[in-house]
Amino acid sequence: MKIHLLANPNSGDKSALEKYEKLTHAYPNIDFKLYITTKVDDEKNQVTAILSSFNKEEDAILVIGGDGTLSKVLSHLPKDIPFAYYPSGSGNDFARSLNINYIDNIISAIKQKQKQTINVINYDNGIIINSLDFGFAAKVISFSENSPLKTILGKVKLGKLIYPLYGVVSLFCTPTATVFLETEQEKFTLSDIFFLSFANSRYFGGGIVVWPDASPFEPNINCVYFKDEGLLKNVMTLLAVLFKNHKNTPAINHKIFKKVTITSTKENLVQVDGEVIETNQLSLCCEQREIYL
Ligand SMILES: Nc1ncnc2c1ncn2[C@@H]1O[C@H](COP(=O)(O)OP(=O)(O)OP(=O)(O)O)[C@@H](O)[C@H]1O
Repeated sequence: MKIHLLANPNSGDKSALEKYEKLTHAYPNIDFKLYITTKVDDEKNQVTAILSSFNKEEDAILVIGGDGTLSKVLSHLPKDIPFAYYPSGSGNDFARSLNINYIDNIISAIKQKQKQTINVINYDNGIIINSLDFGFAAKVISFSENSPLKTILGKVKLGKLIYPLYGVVSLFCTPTATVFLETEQEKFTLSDIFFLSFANSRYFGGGIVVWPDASPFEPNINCVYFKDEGLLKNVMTLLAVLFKNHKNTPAINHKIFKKVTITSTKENLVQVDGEVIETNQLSLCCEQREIYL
């Protein structure tokens, strides 16, 4: 058996290669082949390299990186190939949603070919493993991604602090969004939106709960949103999110979709698993994948 190990050395506290070294010492009998991403968006090249020598019956793929690395790997990995994942990012929300904590458990699942079916979200540019967000969360991620502070805090294992820091800043400068949603059953408009998230996992932003019942084991796109109601009310509603009080807060709306198209008259800032894009049209649907767990 060979484990093709794809590592992003730049994720979070930059510990992916150290984790690889530890694995090779702990499991001398496993044939690890290392693929290192060397620049932004290199996941596609590394997945192509893996697939060129991948034996579907014998081999396994293990990804070590943050949420952004995994979502980009899955965007290029064929649906029918299972994967294993060990986090080394700043937020690690996907690992938190699935309780992925110990590398030994993952290696054991790979050895025993023990797989579970999970749901991710397929969208126009690839795969979402946690959430796609408009409004407040997109603004926070946009600030964080462009900030040298992320690297500095990541090095001292405080990478998660970047989100509350820019959360406060974003309270004062998040533009509202108006979007049109179309599902198989209904069409409706969400106007003056401050917070709008489409999630298949429970967490985003380094452990903040998007929706308490969201789980990758359910084939659902959880749509969570609230309107812009001024600074004070926005802070109160965000605190309700922070303290997991979603269901008792009337301002917070929740809907479940299997498939949804989102359009808007102007381009909006959108965050997808920690990466920021600008768009005015998106189509989302649930997709199943197999993970060694
Ligand atoms: N060697 C590299 N140098 C710089 N960027 C890289 C490198 N390899 C991959 N990337 C890019 O890094 C981004 C993913 O980072 P990742 O999400 O894994 O880390 P993180 O942001 O610290 O973690 P998290 O998403 O869990 O908060 C992707 O855009 C990916 O293409």
